[in-house]
Amino acid sequence: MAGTDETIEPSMGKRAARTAAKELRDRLPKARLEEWSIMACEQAAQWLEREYSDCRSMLLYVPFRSELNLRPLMEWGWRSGIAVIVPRCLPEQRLMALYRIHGWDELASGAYGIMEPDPSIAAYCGDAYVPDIVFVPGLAFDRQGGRLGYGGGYYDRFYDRLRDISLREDRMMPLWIGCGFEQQLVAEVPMEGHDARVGAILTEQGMRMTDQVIAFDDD
Ligand SMILES: Nc1nc2c(c(=O)[nH]1)N(C=O)[C@@H](CNc1ccc(C(=O)N[C@@H](CCC(=O)O)C(=O)O)cc1)CN2
Ligand SMILES: Nc1ncnc2c1ncn2[C@@H]1O[C@H](COP(=O)(O)OP(=O)(O)OP(=O)(O)O)[C@@H](O)[C@H]1O
Repeated sequence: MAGTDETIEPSMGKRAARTAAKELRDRLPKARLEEWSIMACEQAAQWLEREYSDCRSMLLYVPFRSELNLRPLMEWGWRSGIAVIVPRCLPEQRLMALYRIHGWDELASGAYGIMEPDPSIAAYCGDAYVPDIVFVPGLAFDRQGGRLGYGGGYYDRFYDRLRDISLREDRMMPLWIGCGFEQQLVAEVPMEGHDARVGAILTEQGMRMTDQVIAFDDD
């Protein structure tokens, strides 16, 4: 990001980093975002077909503001028979409940104005459900798997829950994939002890594995 003031440094507090990341995001060329989102979704679908053909379920966020739009990947999931799982925010507890959806008509406006599964229509997955893959939203990411979110701690808490279930049931943790535009990749985002790192990053340029090893002893 040479020539701009909106750099993100690990020494910054998260609050300052979020402000800078929002300024960076607001400079994204709006006219290109749909095209880049489609490219990213095509890349993700190709990667899944090639590298993870036994993937049975994926958790995807419904985009808000100028997030990378995963809707084309959801539609690909429906066509391919992969279960499309979408979270619903429980803001009082800052937790997410998971639902399987089969079409757009199962979504309704929810917390923060984000579209989320309508609990009267969509199928609740239960609180011990572990998807094979989780696509994670964020304001900024770094190549070491660092992620800066909106500050609700939703995905960090969700990660801890999945880790507990995975340990208990002796199964693999899902691959944790950060999603954003290439311009949201920065040198290093500030991280705290509770922050979960992503194992891969999806942008319009494709999927990149990060240096992060998803391990059970990383707390
Ligand atoms: N598409 C999508 N869904 C998601 C997330 C996300 O980042 N993207 N979240 C990821 O965790 C959770 C929602 N988290 C959110 C947390 C804060 C705000 C928000 O509007 N914050 C205010 C600032 C509030 C404050 O500073 O007190 C803002 O950004 O203006 C929105 C969503 C769950 N669902
Ligand atoms: N695993 C966790 N268990 C309990 N509290 C947590 C956990 N992770 C984060 N928190 C709390 O949630 C708040 C926000 O955390 P953080 O700044 O890391 O959010 P974020 O990763 O940016 O948000 P999000 O995941 O919602 O996008 C902090 O007060 C933090 O202490």
